[in-house]
Amino acid sequence: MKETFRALVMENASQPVLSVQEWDTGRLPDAEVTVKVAYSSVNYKDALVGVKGDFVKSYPFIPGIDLAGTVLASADSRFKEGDEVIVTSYKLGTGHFGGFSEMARVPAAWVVPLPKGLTLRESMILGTAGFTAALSVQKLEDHGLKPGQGPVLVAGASGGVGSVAVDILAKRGYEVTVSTGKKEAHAYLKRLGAARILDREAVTDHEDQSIRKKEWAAAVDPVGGKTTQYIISTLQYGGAVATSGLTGGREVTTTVTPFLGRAISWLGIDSVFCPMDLRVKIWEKLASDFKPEHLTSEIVREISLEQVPAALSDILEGKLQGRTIIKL
Ligand SMILES: CCC(=O)SCCNC(=O)CCNC(=O)[C@H](O)C(C)(C)COP(=O)(O)OP(=O)(O)OC[C@H]1O[C@@H](n2cnc3c(N)ncnc32)[C@H](O)[C@@H]1OP(=O)(O)O
Ligand SMILES: NC(=O)c1ccc[n+]([C@@H]2O[C@H](COP(=O)([O-])OP(=O)(O)OC[C@H]3O[C@@H](n4cnc5c(N)ncnc54)[C@H](O)[C@@H]3O)[C@@H](O)[C@H]2O)c1
Repeated sequence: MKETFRALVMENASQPVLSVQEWDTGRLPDAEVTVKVAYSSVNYKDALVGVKGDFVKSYPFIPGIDLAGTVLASADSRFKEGDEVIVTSYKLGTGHFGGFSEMARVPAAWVVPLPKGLTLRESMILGTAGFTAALSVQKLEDHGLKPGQGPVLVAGASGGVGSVAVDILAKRGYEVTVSTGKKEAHAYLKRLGAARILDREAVTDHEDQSIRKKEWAAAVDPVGGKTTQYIISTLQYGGAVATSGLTGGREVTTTVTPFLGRAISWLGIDSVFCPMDLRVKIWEKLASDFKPEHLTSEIVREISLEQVPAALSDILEGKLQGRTIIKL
C-alpha cells in the first residue's frame, strides 16, 4: 500500500532548487530496508550537494547524507520491523535518496543497528561529522597517541567534526588546543574542554615553510589546505595528523623533510567507504567510552525540514556552530 510522506526535494542540476514536497512511497528507490526517519542532520557535504549541485547525477533528488529511524519493513533477515537504525555514507544523499525525508528505502548493507547507549536523536547529533571525529581519534590512538604526550590540536574546532573531536579528546584526558576563526565560539569551545584557543590565522601556513618549532603530539584536521601545511610543519617527532576535510582548501604544499626528519605521519580519514566492521566498532565507541559529554547540552541545534535550505547555505559559509539536526 502506498503512503505519503514529506521530503526536501532538489531539482535542477546546475542551480539546485529545494522545496518541501509530499510524495508517495511508490517513488522511493528499490532496496531492502524501509525506514521511518526520526532525525537527519546537516553536514558540509549536504551543502556541496544542495547548494553547489556536486555529486548528484539525476533529478528530482532527495538529499541528506545522514538518517536515523525505525525499520518499517525489511527484505533482509538482519533487520525487522521496529528495529532502530542509523544509515550514513555510501551513496546516501549523493546517488541514492537520503535523509531529508520522513521515509527512506536503503540497501541493508548500509544499515547500522543503533548501539545501546545512544538514542536516535543522539546518533544524529553525532551523524557523519561525529563519526568522522571519532574515526580520527581512533586512528590517532591506533598510531600510538596517548594522553600526556603533549597538546593535541583540533582545527576548525567550532564545526561539526571539530566540536565532537574536542569533546572526545578532552573527555579522554588529552590537552586540547583548538583553532577557530569565530571569536564568538571561544566560550563554547572552553565548555567543550579546550584548554587553549588559537586564531585560525595562527595555524595557517602562508609561507610554504615545511619545518617550524615542534608543537603538537597530534592533530585532528577537518580543514585541509594551508592549515594542513601548517600542522605538518609543527608536529612533534613521531606525531600524526588525521585529515578529513577541505573547508580551507584541497591543495597542500610541503616537503619530505618533516616525514624523514621528524618521522611524522599524515593519516587519511574517510567515512564514506569505511569498512562495515570498523564502522560498527566506531558507533559502539561513540555510544560508550567515546560518547561526548556535551552532545545534548551544548553541541546541538534542532531545525525543521523547511529550515534546511538556509542551514545548507550557512554551513557552506562557515557560519554554523556545532551540529544541526533535523526532526522529521
Ligand atoms: C562526508 C564525506 C565528505 O564530506 S567528502 C567531501 C568531499 N569529497 C570529495 O571531494 C571526494 C570525492 N571523490 C573523489 O574525488 C573520487 O571518488 C576519489 C576519492 C578520487 C576516488 O576515485 P576512485 O577511486 O577512482 O573512485 P570513483 O571516483 O570511481 O568512485 C567510486 C564511486 O563512489 C562514488 N564516490 C566516491 N567518493 C564519494 C564520496 N565522497 N561521496 C559519495 N560518493 C562517492 C563515486 O561517485 C563513484 O560512484 P559511481 O560509480 O560514479 O556511481
Ligand atoms: N572525510 C570524510 O569522510 C568526512 C566526513 C565528514 C566531514 N568531512 C569534511 O570535514 C569538513 C568539516 O565538515 P563539517 O560537517 O564538520 O562542517 P562544519 O561547517 O560544521 O565545520 C567546518 C569548520 O571549518 C571551518 N572553516 C570554514 N572555512 C574555513 C577556512 N577557510 N579555514 C579554516 N577553517 C574554516 C568552519 O568555521 C568550521 O569550524 C568538510 O570539509 C567535510 O567535507 C569529511
